[in-house]
Order: sequence, then structure tokens, then C-alpha cells
Amino acid sequence: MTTPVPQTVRVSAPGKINVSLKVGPLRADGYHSVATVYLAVSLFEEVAATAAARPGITVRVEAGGPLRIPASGIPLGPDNLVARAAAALAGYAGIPDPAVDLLITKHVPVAGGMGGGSADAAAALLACNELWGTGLSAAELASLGAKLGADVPFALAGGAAVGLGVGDQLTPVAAAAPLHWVLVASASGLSTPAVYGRLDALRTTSGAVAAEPETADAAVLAALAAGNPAALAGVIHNDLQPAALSVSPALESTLQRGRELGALAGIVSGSGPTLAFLAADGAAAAGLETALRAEGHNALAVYGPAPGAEPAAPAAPADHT
Ligand SMILES: C[C@@](CO)(OP(=O)(O)O)[C@H](O)COP(=O)(O)OP(=O)(O)OC[C@H]1O[C@@H](n2ccc(N)nc2=O)[C@H](O)[C@@H]1O
Ligand SMILES: Nc1ncnc2c1ncn2[C@@H]1O[C@H](COP(=O)(O)OP(=O)(O)O)[C@@H](O)[C@H]1O
Repeated sequence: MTTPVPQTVRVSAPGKINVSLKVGPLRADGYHSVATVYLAVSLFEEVAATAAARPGITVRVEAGGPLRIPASGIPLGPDNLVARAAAALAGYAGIPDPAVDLLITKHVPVAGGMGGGSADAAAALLACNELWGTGLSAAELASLGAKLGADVPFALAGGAAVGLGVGDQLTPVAAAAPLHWVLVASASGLSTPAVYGRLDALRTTSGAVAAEPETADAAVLAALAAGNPAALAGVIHNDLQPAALSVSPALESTLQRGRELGALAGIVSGSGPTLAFLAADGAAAAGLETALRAEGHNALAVYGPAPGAEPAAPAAPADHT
């Protein structure tokens, strides 16, 4: 008996926040070395890869989800990270004429500082690896992913991890208990290179000399390992935050408001503009989500760590009762 070849493979992959992000000086290659602590959160992208009748890689996007993400700003051609992921895998595995339709179900804010495009790339790598039976190992997928974006290896891995290098050199770290957060999405995104560039400019203006970040913040790792949100609240830190606030000053008042409404701490997620507020527990996060929504913010309670890229749960059967 032969094993049936799957026609569609669906994979989910998480968005992330950086609970700690130290950024070094601008390097000659245009990147910055970082020492970050990533946390995958329970807001997932999904990519469905379907075998196509004719050669070519096509991309469609279904937007929406609890944060009502619009599809605008997402390229649908070969620049989309899922198309680049499929092409990279086909090139590596020696598939000359890949034929696949890729459907992204978008839940993570676009250009939001939560690595949504990286999650899509990670999901596409895993889905095409399964669809084409190419059998790449997790390490091979991570290495292909790192060429697509610094955050892609973490979207494959999920959980909580220290990221060194440009964020792609990962070491998983322990998290004793789920941490509860409330995300606040913005109506428009911020460009990651522009926010890194603003950080360089702010440092030049102030005369601050950035150190090469060599290790992740030990106090952050201890608070994660202990599952202690109150301790974590005192030490979460993002070197890109002043730059994101400088590009988008309106974020400051929302950060302030989240704290007034009971968040233990608030931070810009990655290069922003999504904000992440840390809550004491799940009930506090639900209350904060309600309070922020009542004031017109696009807020969502999530938890982390969450799993990395994995086969998506099958759709719930239709209820015929
Ligand atoms: C800031 C962070 C924090 O995790 O995430 P986001 O806020 O984008 O989600 C990452 O460093 C972003 O990772 P990612 O979005 O995958 O970056 P890439 O596509 O590889 O790079 C886009 C551009 O950002 C800048 N970049 C990125 C990573 C890095 N360590 N240093 C940089 O200077 C470079 O200008 C680069 O050309
Ligand atoms: N699948 C994708 N989803 C979102 N953005 C994508 C995708 N493919 C390419 N992009 C481009 O990458 C940019 C940043 O993507 P995204 O990962 O959403 O943001 P961030 O780096 O802030 O986490 C977008 O503005 C868009 O131009």
C-alpha cells in the first residue's frame, strides 16, 4: 500500500514579543548584533500549501482575526516571505519547477514588530517540506529561514529563547508558567530598518556609544524561569523603544494608559508599533483587554510561551445539532 501524497498541508506559527532586546552598534553589513529574549505568544499565523496543477508559486492572503488585520501592505508576488520561503526550499532541495498555492491567514499585525512575516515564512517552510516530501531537518529549515529574516528561526522554534547574532542564534530557555499579556495593535505599521536607523541617529546625536551585546539579561531569564510576572515587570527592556517612540510619538500615551489601567509593565514589541502589556494573571489580562477596548484600542489578551511552527489543528467539525 502506498502512502497518499497530501494535497494541502496547513501549518501554524506564532507571533513573538521581545521581553528583552539589547542592540549593539550598526555593523558593516547593515545589521546590528542583538541579545534578545524572545517569547512566542498565542497569536498564530496559518499557511496552507496546496499542490498546484501548473508550475509556479502563488500567494493569497485572508486577513482578519481577532485584531482585524487588513491585508494592505502585504506583497502578493515573489517578494512575499512565503513565496521566498517556498522558492528557497525548492532551490535547496533541487525541485526545478515548484508548483504550489500558498494561502496565508493573517492574524499578526503587519509591520507590527511581532514577526508576522517571519511566522509566515516559517510556516511556509514547514508546510512545503511536508507537501513536497523533501525531509529537511529542523536545523536545515532554521538555516534556510535565517537567510529570509533574522526572526524566522525563532518562529520555527517557538517557546522562549535567547537570540544572539542578528537574533538567529537561538538557545531555548525555561519558562515555568504561562505569562499573560495584552497586545495593542496600531492602525499602521513601522518599518524595521527605519526604526533601527532612528536608534543609530539618536545614539549619534546623544553621543551614546553602544556596547556589543554578548549575553541576554540574566534577571529577565531568572524571572521567566520562575514564572514570576511581578519580577519580570521590573526588568523587561527594549533598546528599540526610544527609537519607535521617536518615529511614532502617539504610542507614549497608550503605554501610559495601559499602566494606569493596571498593567504591571508595558513595552514596545520589537521595532513596534504593537505594544505589549504584562498582566499579573489571565483574569487581569482579560480585564485589561476589556478596559483598553472600551477606550477604542485594538487590544487582545494572549499568553506565552506558545508553540513554534507545527501542523495546524484540524478545523472543528461542523455542528449539525
Ligand atoms: C526588531 C526585531 C526584533 O526581534 O523584530 P521585528 O520588530 O522586526 O519583528 C528583529 O531584529 C528584526 O528581525 P526581522 O524583521 O526578521 O529582520 P530582517 O528582515 O532580517 O531585517 C530587516 C532589516 O532590519 C535591520 N536589522 C534587522 C535585524 C538586526 N539584528 N539588525 C538590523 O539592523 C536591517 O536594516 C535589516 O535590513
Ligand atoms: N507574509 C508577509 N506578511 C507580512 N509582511 C510581509 C510578508 N511578506 C513580506 N512582507 C513585508 O515585510 C514587512 C514587515 O513584515 P512583518 O513581519 O509583518 O513586520 P515586523 O518585521 O515588524 O515584524 C511588511 O511591511 C511587508 O512589506
